Amino acid sequence: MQKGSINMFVSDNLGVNASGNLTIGGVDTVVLAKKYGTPLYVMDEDMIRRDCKTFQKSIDTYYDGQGLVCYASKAFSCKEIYRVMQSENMGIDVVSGGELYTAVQAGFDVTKACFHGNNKTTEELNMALDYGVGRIVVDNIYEMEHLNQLAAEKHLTAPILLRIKPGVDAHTHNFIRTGQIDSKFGFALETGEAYEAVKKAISYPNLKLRGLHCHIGSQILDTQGFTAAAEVMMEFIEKLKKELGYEAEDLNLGGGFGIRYTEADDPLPYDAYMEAVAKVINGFCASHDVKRPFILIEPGRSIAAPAGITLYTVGGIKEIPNIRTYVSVDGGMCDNPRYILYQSAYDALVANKAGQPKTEKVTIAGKCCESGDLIGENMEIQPCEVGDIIAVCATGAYNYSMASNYNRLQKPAVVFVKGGEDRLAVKRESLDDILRNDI
Ligand SMILES: Cc1ncc(COP(=O)(O)O)c(C=O)c1O
Ligand SMILES: N[C@@H](CCCC[NH3+])C(=O)O
Repeated sequence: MQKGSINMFVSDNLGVNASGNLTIGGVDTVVLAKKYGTPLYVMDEDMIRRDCKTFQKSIDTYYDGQGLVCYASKAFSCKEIYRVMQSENMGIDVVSGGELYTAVQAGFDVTKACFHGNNKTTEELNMALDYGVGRIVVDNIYEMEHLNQLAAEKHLTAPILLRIKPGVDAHTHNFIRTGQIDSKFGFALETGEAYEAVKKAISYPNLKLRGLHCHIGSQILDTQGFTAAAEVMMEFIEKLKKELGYEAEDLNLGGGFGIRYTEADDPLPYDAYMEAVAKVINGFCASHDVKRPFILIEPGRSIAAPAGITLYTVGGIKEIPNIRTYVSVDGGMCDNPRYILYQSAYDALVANKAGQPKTEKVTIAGKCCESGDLIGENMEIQPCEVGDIIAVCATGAYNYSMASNYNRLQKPAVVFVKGGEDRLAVKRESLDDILRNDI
């Protein structure tokens, strides 16, 4: 890494301009901080669109276009992102009535949506049926029965996938692994539960089993888990065909593609994950009596995270001799809970000194009344002073979408940049927004 140069950035949409300020998608972040205030989320729409196209191209290349890329909108959800997804001909993954409603209100065609969740409420299942969601991903036997009943009441046939736990242990943080038998999501293969679930699903008159789904976890930096899951799922599809005469039309392989948060992460190009999995699927279909299913994938983090940054203003600096220096910013765990949840590492810099070398190591602290409210420890950064703007990189996923109002802090605004222009996508919450539901 050449410190103080463009090479220091974890995402290739970041740069330094003639004023020495950090840019995102060519837009000066210091100007954005002044214009919109801080904390501020900034999303690079050009990069989001580029990465959607990268995944779509892989589907075209390896599956002759017989597949659908569904953006996992839990990573970052607001009306504007669904509009972008609609215009890129993407599908989406939603996990709640809230995400579904937002997508519908944004004009998204939810026949291209997969609706997930291990405990969807009756209201949510009814919404999915009423809006015509294309694939409801059934998680458990109670939900299957319940959905069949709700669909019958509406004289509908609900299109479903079954969520399968393929028994694959992904190499990632314990809280974001989902493919192993000890997971709250889905039907286990090893125990025969998944097989019984398929038998049941095809017997219900008001359910149409379109196929199967699996998702092994998130922020996975190698192909091994993905290829193992693909193999296991294809074997299961073959078994179902042989033994039950049921042939799955869809195979949804989920998301989980890892990204670079810091220099320590070495992710593969997205196409490399896709190529490795396609080799397994295509190889299997060529050597077995199974037709290749329609392939769906659900990238969330890989589309949203690298495209986003968060801008903060430094309000105080506390040097504790021989211990550490705290740099306090005007946000924290309320807008980025990932450090307190997973001790996630981020790259940060002083946006108004982006061209200068990083010579300091600091702890960036949030403003919440919580000692663990940190953005990170031992973070390399330029020397900074009160009033400086700090940028934390690769925060486009699971930051805004996991933000809270703890301490009655207001959620920050979200700005999109595109073609060198900026626009507001989500307004900053006001103090009255905080009171909105108080009686
Ligand atoms: C079912 C499902 N699909 C897709 C995703 C998106 O994962 P990621 O953001 O890691 O791509 C998740 C989250 O882990 C998920 O639970
Ligand atoms: N929220 C997690 C990822 C969970 C993925 C959803 N199943 C994160 O911030 O990394």
